[in-house]
Amino acid sequence: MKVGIVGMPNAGKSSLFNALTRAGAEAANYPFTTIEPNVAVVPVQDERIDALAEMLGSSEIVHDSIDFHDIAGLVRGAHEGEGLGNQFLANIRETDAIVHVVRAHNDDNVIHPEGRVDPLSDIDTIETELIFADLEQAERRHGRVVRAARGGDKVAIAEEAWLRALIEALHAGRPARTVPAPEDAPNAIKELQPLTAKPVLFVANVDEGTDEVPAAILAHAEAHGAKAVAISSRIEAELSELDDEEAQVMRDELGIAESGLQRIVRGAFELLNLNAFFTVGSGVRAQSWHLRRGLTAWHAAGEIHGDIQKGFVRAEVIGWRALLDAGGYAAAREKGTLRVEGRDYVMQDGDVITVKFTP
Ligand SMILES: Nc1ncnc2c1ncn2[C@@H]1O[C@H](COP(=O)(O)OP(=O)(O)OP(=O)(O)O)[C@@H](O)[C@H]1O
Ligand SMILES: [Mg+2]
Repeated sequence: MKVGIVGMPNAGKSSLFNALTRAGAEAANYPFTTIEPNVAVVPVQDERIDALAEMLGSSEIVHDSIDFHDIAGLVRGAHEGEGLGNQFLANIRETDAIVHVVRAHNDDNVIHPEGRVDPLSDIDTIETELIFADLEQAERRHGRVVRAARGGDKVAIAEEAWLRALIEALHAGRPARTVPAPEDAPNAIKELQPLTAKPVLFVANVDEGTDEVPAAILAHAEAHGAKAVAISSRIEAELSELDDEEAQVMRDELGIAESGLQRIVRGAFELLNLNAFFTVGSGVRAQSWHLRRGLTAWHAAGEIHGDIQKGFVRAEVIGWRALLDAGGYAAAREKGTLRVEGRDYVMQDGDVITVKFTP
């Protein structure tokens, strides 16, 4: 899963990113260690997979992860070439969701690009720039598609009509998510990847010692079908430099219940309607995965490996708690809690799956 971080200059994006990067660096067993400088791979902590792996004696644990992409801050007028941010927006077109960092702290030592702390105005600035960025892309694409549409190509005609509606909406200041996808041009959204169609997680960068989202930001998020969490980017960056025990002591002193980073990870999961599932066994790798709610055992197989999905025969499924209670697969099979399911079984959060397939 990929997430792009946006926000005003000095909003606290890089502090957050640095904290995320260190969280990722600590996961030494993560298989993809070639990380670009502006991409942080953050493991999704999950006590359920840890408990199962310990009980079964797995050889290693590979946690599911989220890639966070940091880009330069956006200023008002970025689409007209102000600042640096606009050119970097292309880097986050292929993400699944956007994390929008909003300055909500009142530390006078940190300069605000517009000279005052006003979260809603900042949000508006960024949302406007994202809309302009989409508009530019949509117009460019429209210029290309319109010729094919004139030639009578059915898919192009559908895409052209959609692009026209989209351009009109963006001109009126409405995000791309308000324009329904064209049924007859199934790849149109994938071609364009509009930023304002992506789900948004607002991260209120608050003063130290609080973890409540300011009411105005929360209300804005709720009104737009988005989610919001509060963290102090600076504290998270500082905490990430300590070892676990020291960090816990400092968290207790500050009254912060949970790692802000995990709050963001969980927020992203909820935002994208994701469930976790696990593959785990004795002497082999235990791994956690994610899947959109409502998807099936067949989709889960595809996450694990394309060949496993292709050769799907059946799945053995059990809830993580039932497997833990049984003490192992054999006992669970005897108790009847380990079930055989077909490809259309809808995966539940916390399911443990073993896919039987023909190679
Ligand atoms: N919650 C906070 N309270 C006080 N200071 C903070 C807080 N969060 C971040 N800062 C400080 O704000 C400054 C800017 O933070 P940071 O570099 O993370 O912003 P940025 O969004 O990456 O900016 P840019 O867009 O310019 O890259 C840093 O000095 C950082 O320590
Ligand atoms: Mg930065």
